[in-house]
Amino acid sequence: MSTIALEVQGCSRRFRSRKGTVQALQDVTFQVPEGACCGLLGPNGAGKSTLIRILANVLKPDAGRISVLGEPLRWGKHAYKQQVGFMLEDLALMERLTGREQLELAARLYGLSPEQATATIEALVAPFEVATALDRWIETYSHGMRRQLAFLLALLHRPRLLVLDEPFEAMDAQALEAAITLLHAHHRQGATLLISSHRLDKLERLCDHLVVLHRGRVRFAGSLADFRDHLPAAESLETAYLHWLREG
Ligand SMILES: Nc1ncnc2c1ncn2[C@@H]1O[C@H](COP(=O)(O)OP(=O)(O)OP(=O)(O)O)[C@@H](O)[C@H]1O
Repeated sequence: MSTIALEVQGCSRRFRSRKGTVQALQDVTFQVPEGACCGLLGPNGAGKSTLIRILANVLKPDAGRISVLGEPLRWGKHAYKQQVGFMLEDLALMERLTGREQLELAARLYGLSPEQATATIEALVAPFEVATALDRWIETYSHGMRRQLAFLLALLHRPRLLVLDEPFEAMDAQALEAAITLLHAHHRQGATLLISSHRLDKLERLCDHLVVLHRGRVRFAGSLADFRDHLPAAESLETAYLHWLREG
């Protein structure tokens, strides 16, 4: 019997503003098996970032139960922090640190020794352009470099569960290939991945499971093979997804 790395049950979240109420998530239920690489898809505004912020415990759901690596998620508690890595929409980088200082600080928080930290950082950053700027303040980084750094911060401690919100956004071609190689390797080592992205060509190379959100609701959750079975004629995930959206 396979274990479940991530279980979301009946999760809902609404936002209120002066202009009215938005139901960002409505009764969202799905599971991600341990060792899966799961793509999180959905049109703009579908609720992907809201869901990921809830999983990261930075946003409280109105309702629902979530279990992460077998532990119930409790608001404000981070029992599984060492085992999970997040890249959120809000990168929350420390502008007046250098990239290296930020990576070293994270490594210390995750319990890596200074020697482990140095070796891990050198190896991780090498294929990325941000390697050339590691000793500059983060506030001087380009948009793409900031995203590279945030991506590497999520992976630094080799988490058992890695959750990434739009990791490929603003990455150049070289960084994209390096990121995919790293994610493949991490997945092969047994990690579970949940990746939200509009880059379906990239997700197709990585994922074996999919969760599709639409207007806050789960419209599909299961294996990539099952998703494709609905649309056997489609050549790519992108074509299958577009067909599937059109067919409602
Ligand atoms: N703080 C907020 N206040 C009000 N509405 C919000 C807030 N955060 C998100 N929303 C709304 O919740 C809905 C879901 O937003 P969310 O950012 O989760 O979507 P998404 O799937 O990540 O979209 P995208 O692909 O465009 O990034 C949207 O209608 C959005 O406008």
